[in-house]
Amino acid sequence: MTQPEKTSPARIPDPDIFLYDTLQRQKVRFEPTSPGRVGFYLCGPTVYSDAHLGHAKANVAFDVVRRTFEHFGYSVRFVSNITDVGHLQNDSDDGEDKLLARARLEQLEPMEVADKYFWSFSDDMRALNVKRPSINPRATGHVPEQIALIEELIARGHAYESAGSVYFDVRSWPEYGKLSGRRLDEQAEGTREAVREEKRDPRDFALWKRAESGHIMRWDSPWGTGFPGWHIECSAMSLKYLGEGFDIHGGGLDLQFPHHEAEIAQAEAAGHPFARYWMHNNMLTIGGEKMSKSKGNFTTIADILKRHDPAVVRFLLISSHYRSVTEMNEEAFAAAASGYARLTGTLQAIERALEEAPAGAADRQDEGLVAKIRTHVQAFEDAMRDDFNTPKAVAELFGLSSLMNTALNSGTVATAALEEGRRAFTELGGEVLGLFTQSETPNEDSAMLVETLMELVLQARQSYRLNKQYADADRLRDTLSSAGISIEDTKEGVRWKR
Ligand SMILES: Nc1ncnc2c1ncn2[C@@H]1O[C@H](COP(=O)(O)OP(=O)(O)OP(=O)(O)O)[C@@H](O)[C@H]1O
Ligand SMILES: [Zn+2]
Repeated sequence: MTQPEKTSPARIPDPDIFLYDTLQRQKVRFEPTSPGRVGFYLCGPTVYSDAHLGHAKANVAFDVVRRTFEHFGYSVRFVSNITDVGHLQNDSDDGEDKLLARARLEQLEPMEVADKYFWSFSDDMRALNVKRPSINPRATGHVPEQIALIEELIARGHAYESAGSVYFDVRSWPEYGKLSGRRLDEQAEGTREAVREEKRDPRDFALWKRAESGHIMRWDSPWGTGFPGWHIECSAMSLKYLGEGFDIHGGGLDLQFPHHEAEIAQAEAAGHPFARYWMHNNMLTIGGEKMSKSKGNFTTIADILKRHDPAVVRFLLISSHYRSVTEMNEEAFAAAASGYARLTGTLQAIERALEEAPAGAADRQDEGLVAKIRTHVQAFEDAMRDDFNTPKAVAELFGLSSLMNTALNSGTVATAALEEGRRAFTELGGEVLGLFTQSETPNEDSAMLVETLMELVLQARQSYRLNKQYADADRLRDTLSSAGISIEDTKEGVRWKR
């Protein structure tokens, strides 16, 4: 077992980060296992269909957590798994493997299904500006580690074999239930009778399942041919890559029971201290109900991105707190689009003012404005160190936006103040919240496309003018101007700028 990498942190990590720990049921001060480093594990997707907006909420939420730690000087090892085996329909110990069912439907190899949806998930995350995990381990790539952990559990008397499957013995581990607070009588899963007969207690959960004939994904094990249960992969892979007693485990509230409860029991009953803090994101809902693949009430990220700027989607997701429900509807998108446009509008105005700064602006000082900007920066950072309070942090960005707009509207602003304002936007809104990048830095392809289109538009304007269609030429110019593009007739020809 290894510890997070030994590179030096960029700056002395900020000691005062508070997070809500589900295990302690309160906000607590974060104390890293190893100074300056954070080991973070996030339960990732089961790759059997396209990711939906609920997945986007979870992944963006923890991406912001990661970015916040990095902003405060921590070096983060972020591990997020890919479930490509063992997740059975209904999340219980029977039913078909979700991936196998999909493979049959699409007439693909199970690994083709896993790869197809893994890559589409990666594309979605990239579009939403979610940083890549440091490690993205797959369950099928870690079967020996899972078998080894199951053997440890059997050796310690916390698991037993039954008809070629292995179950965790819940009665042998009184701490089972400590995370979710579920009482024993609430823990029984709705398992089919045939599976119940194999178990000593209906609450016992599968660590290893025997493969029936025709089950394609199968591995040899000390208990015969089979495949791992869904929960064991996360215990095995988080311990492997983050070490015992690693810092933070994250995931959706819906995973608290049984998945996370099982993860803790599997690790700790085998003698390995597990995550020290637990963070859970609340659900993205639609009409008040959790958006979910199995319920079929989902909108895929890819579909949403056909209609909305990815930065607006991200902005919408972080405008509510990660522990609050986010209700998704068209009004919410419209509000996010206009809020986001307000922020980018200010950032663009700052950029323009810096480009067009009149002589003398660089020598001017405006300590009053710089101090006010710093007050917003401080308040933003305080909000983020207080359990990653993104709505409050976003409110500080709006405050900053009003402050800068007022300054810009009332005359020339000192270059130093503009730079301070720009830095606040790009470091806080950009690096911490992950905004601005898509719309502010168009990629090479889109820059070339704009060039080509502008050339065409200017040629059209030129031919209007040659044909004395001045009203049409002016209309073109006005339309461009309302899109933020100005054109200028110079001796060398027509010039345009944004
Ligand atoms: N609506 C949602 N809001 C927030 N997080 C979600 C939502 N749906 C899924 N997640 C989170 O995404 C991660 C992966 O979830 P999973 O692949 O089980 O998706 P799902 O849609 O719930 O699938 P299924 O319906 O098949 O259980 C989990 O951490 C889960 O909590
Ligand atoms: Zn997990």
